[in-house]
Amino acid sequence: MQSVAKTLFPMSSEKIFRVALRGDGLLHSPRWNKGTSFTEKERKAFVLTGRLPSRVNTLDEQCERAYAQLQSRNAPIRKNSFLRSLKEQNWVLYYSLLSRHIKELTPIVYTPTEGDAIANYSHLFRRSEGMYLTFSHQETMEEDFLEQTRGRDIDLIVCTDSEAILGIGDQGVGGIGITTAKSALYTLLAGINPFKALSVVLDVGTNNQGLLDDPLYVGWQNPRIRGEAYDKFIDKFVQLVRKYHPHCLLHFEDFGVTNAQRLLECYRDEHSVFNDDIQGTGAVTLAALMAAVGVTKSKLADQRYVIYGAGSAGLGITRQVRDAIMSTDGISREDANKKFYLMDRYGLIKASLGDKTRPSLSEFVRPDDEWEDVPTNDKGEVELLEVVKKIRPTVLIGCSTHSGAFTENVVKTMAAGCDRPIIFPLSNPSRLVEVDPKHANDWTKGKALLATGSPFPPAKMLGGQEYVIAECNNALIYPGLGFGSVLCQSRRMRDSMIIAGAQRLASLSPALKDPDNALLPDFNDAPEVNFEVAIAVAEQAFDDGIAGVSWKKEDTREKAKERQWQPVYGTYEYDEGGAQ
Ligand SMILES: NC(=O)C1=CN([C@@H]2O[C@H](COP(=O)(O)OP(=O)(O)OC[C@H]3O[C@@H](n4cnc5c(N)ncnc54)[C@H](O)[C@@H]3O)[C@@H](O)[C@H]2O)C=CC1
Ligand SMILES: CC(=O)C(=O)O
Ligand SMILES: [Mg+2]
Repeated sequence: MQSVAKTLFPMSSEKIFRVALRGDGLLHSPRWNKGTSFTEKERKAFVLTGRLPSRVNTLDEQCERAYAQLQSRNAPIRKNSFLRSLKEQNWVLYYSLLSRHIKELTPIVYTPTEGDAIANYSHLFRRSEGMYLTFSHQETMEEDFLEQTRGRDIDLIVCTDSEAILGIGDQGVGGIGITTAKSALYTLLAGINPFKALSVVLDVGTNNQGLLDDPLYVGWQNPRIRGEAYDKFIDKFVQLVRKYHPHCLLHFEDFGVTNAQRLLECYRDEHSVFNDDIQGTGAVTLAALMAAVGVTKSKLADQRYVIYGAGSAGLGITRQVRDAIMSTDGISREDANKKFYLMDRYGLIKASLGDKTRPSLSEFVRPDDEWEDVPTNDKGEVELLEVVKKIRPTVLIGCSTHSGAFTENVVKTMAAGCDRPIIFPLSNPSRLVEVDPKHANDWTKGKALLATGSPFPPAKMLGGQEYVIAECNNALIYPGLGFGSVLCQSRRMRDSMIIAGAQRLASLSPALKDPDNALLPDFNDAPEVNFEVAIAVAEQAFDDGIAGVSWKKEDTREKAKERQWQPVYGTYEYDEGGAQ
């Protein structure tokens, strides 16, 4: 994969840009600023000579300096704020630095550290980034939207209403941080032009009492709006997106469980919309499972699945895997549904729970008579250990935010029932993981096939060799899914495109060559992996007849390379009518 990386990120660009900004205006524009890398000629043309120290640096030198400055900060959250401020100053330098240290710095700008930054958003606040659309100001929504998008050809909008940020719940206006992080990864890992991307927080209030009581909270200090008023507000925003940017991908992130699936269903036939927690997580987990069943030399249809946490991610995974079982193993929907045992805060989801379960789970509700002989807790719920004892799952997936839910007893009981238990504790950030993968590895004597949502260090196998824990995070696939659909202008994100992306990702699993290797590619390879996913997605859109471009399917790879934004400096010429 190394050679592909070089093609993706060449160190210099011959591109010439006509730029209308000069002096401080240019130095304060993160899009155009080069800092000490402006050449002598550019310094004269753009009245920068007295505004910069005389030495001209290369991008390599700038990266070296920025990296050293970053290393002088010990705490991840301080590194996070340093990088945020670098992004506000100079996009090329920021993305170039990240692309040289992907595995080290992604956890700083994304999960887990971004979770802490979001939780402390109002206290760490220095400068706004992205678009804030507030329920109480909805009469100016169109103006506010146009103010930041006029003259911009937007490819991608990432939005959140902040109700279920990572695993840390309702974060009010701080949720803007997940949209900027997800958007940054689109650029870093798939080459989406940051000028063509927009991050939006839909501030509909918050039910987080800490934020409602905090005098420094910078969002709308009002309980969360629900019902018709909420739907109208969201719809007003979606219709603006459709009106002004009909080709762009609208990515929904970290919406609450009662809205996520509903909004996806509501808009997916009208526009290219994508819910990452449902579809991105479903796709990356499907890819990891395909790799795992490759190791155990079995089929997806042969497994018994326990999904612990039946929210957006849990249901997204269940549906994605169910659909794959139906299409690859030729099994009916009804029979495929029976392979899944979903659990939530009320224990196993079974018929007698009635209204406690959401209607969207109805296909997966277990019949009561199946569980008549099984002990329940004092609330009448069937707990995880009992489910594991009865059905002897081969796959256990956690997306519950319930830290430590996969206890030693649960894991050992599961391991007693199958040769290679497949255990994916996917909750983020790291502290919420259902089981530390090191423990799951030890308790199963190295037999477990593991993947987590945030990065974890390798575990030791019985023979003493390292077992690399796959990072089953949607960031390994969503940037490619999005870039693929933007590239071919599909105007819809079809299930077939997502499955094509998941299959491509699964085909890149290191475990295919060596069963003791990680189930998913290393995160250092995330740019190349997402590139491959994007190609698969765009090619599938051609096959489905929904690609909206004039070039041919055979040209997809070449067009993708041309389209990718690269973190390298071009050459600037001053032009009054140029870009700003
Ligand atoms: N690895 C990855 O790529 C991804 C990981 N996630 C993680 O998965 C977790 C859930 O995310 P979403 O599904 O988006 O949230 P969500 O809020 O839609 O779903 C969480 C579900 O877990 C249930 N739950 C809460 N406490 C529980 C308990 N003690 N026992 C069983 N179930 C419980 C909730 O009732 C809810 O149904 C989060 O930690 C999130 O960070 C989410 C998306 C992607
Ligand atoms: C990764 C992600 O989307 C989440 O944890 O919500
Ligand atoms: Mg998410």
